[in-house]
Order: sequence, then structure tokens, then C-alpha cells
Amino acid sequence: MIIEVKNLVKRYGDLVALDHFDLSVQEGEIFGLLGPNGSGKTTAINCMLSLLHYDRGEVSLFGSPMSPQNYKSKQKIGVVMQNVAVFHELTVLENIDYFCGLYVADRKKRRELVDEAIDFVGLGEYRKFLPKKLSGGLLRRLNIACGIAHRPSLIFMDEPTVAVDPQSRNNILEGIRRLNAQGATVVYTSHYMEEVEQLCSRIMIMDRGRAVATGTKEELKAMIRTGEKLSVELPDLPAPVLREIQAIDGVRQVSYQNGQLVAHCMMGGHQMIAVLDLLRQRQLPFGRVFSEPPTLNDVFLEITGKQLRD
Ligand SMILES: Nc1ncnc2c1ncn2[C@@H]1O[C@H](COP(=O)(O)OP(=O)(O)OP(=O)(O)O)[C@@H](O)[C@H]1O
Repeated sequence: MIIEVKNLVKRYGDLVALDHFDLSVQEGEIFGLLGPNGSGKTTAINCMLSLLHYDRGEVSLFGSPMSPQNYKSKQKIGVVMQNVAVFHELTVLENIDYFCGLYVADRKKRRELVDEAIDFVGLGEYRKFLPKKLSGGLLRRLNIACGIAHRPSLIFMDEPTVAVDPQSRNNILEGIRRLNAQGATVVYTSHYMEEVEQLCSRIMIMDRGRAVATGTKEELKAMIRTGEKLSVELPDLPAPVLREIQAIDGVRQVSYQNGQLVAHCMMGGHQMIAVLDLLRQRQLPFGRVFSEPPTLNDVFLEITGKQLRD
């Protein structure tokens, strides 16, 4: 295991930010920490990095205990924090060179690494720009370049796509995939479930400082009873027929609003044919039909009783 966290407890006064938190990450993974605001993702990362004191528990990185003095491990780690942390007096190139210089003393080698990092995040035409001249998305890309230029083998990224434009978001996500393909293990926090689903090989869903479920997205979705969500466009649906649909085996919950029937179904059933057959038998014409698999929000909702997004 490249990361092994056991029984971590972190309190801020009376608030328990991490509540007996365990985590194992294997080399080569893109591991997602998914949870709503305040669930403890940033605190978990800061504890793993020894940036925060914790009350209890153990953190081991690269097979050895992590501590503020463990410089051997620190050299192999890249960190992209939630808040952009760059020097506003330095240009794009100077910023990346500065952060890379904390790890790589050799100037020639550093020049190569900095150039690679600039290409990597697509900031080639902005090398001489000061950060204040960059858009929010470009600034985030600079933040990433500063965190990864020294070619770390373990990268922590804390919500790197918050408030960025779609082009920069795609650039960032694609970049993370490439870093991973080049051998880096990535721990990625987000409260965007779609992003985590697309990117991560395994996901931990967090709530109130605890891991509520961990697995691949398929494993997580198999943990719940919620199955597909069926939507059928139809101009009219009398209430008695709606009740008949509700009574179909495997249909959990139905609603009809603005010409759209929505049926939430149980996992493992095939209720679409039964629902459409019933509409046909009742001579109710319908238009487009959609079927959506359960989302990680459904997983979160079923386990915690709350929506992932507040
Ligand atoms: N320095 C601090 N002092 C007191 N409470 C804190 C401090 N930092 C975090 N907290 C609290 O600890 C809990 C976990 O916060 P944390 O920032 O780790 O969550 P998060 O999942 O990263 O949230 P976000 O998505 O908003 O970054 C929250 O209730 C937060 O208010």
C-alpha cells in the first residue's frame, strides 16, 4: 500500500472532523475522496501530509510512518491545494521554477522539468505572465504545474476543478489521467460525483469525518437497493394508472409532473417493459423514454439519508 491510514481522529475543539478514519490506497490508483462540504476531505489530506496534528491514529506513506520530518517521503509527494498558492510577484515560469527548486537543485534538470510542466498544463503562451493576468482556470492550471513539476509519484489534489471553466476542467482531468498513466498515484477530492465517477479507479464516500462506503463505482452502486431511473414523456397520466405503475413489482417510487413520468426502480429488475406495456394497455400514447443508471448521489442518499449536494 502506498497510503495506509488507521483509526485517525482529528478534533477541532468539540467538532470531530475525522472520526476513526481508515484509508488504504494502492500504488497506481486514482483514488477519489467524495463528500459534501465539511465532510473532512481536506482535513484527511492535511493529516496524511503531517501538515496538521491529529489526536489519534497512524499514517504511513510509501510503507513508512509519515511525520513532518520525513523528507524522504515528502520528496516523492506532490500537493495541489484547494486554494491557489502561488507568488503574485513571480511569472508563471518563475513560480513553477521556484516550487520545483524546492526538490531539484540541478538547474539544467529543473529547466527541463519546468518546461515539461508548462507544456503539461498548456500554459506555453503564458510563461511570462504574472498570476494576476491569468483567468481563474489558468491560475488553477499554474497551481497544478507548481505541485507536479518535480515529478512526484504520489499526488494529492484537493478539489482542483472548483470554479473553473469547462475547457480548463477538461485540461485538468485529462492531465490527471496522463500523470496516472505515467505512473503517479493520485488522491483526488471532490464533491462533484460525475467527475469522480469518470476519473477514479476507487472511491471513498465520506460524511461527517467517516468513510461511509468504499469501492469501485460499480461496487458502490451494487451496495444499494436503488436501480435505474425511468423517465417517460406522455401528455396525460390519470391518477389511477399512476397508482398501477407504483404497484408494479420492483418499482419503488413514481411521480408525474410537467408531462413526465419518473419511476425509480429497484436494483436488478427490468421494469421498463412492464411500465411501457401498462401504458399501452391503458391506451396512453407516450413519447421519448429514458433510462438512467443509479448515480453516486443515489448511493450517498441511500446510505446517509441526505443529498450529496446541499
Ligand atoms: N481550522 C479549523 N478550525 C475549526 N474547524 C475546522 C477547521 N478546519 C476545518 N474545520 C471543520 O472541520 C470539518 C471538516 O472540514 P474539511 O475542510 O476537512 O471538509 P471538506 O470535506 O474538505 O470540505 P470542503 O469541501 O468544503 O473543503 C468542517 O466541519 C469544518 O468546518
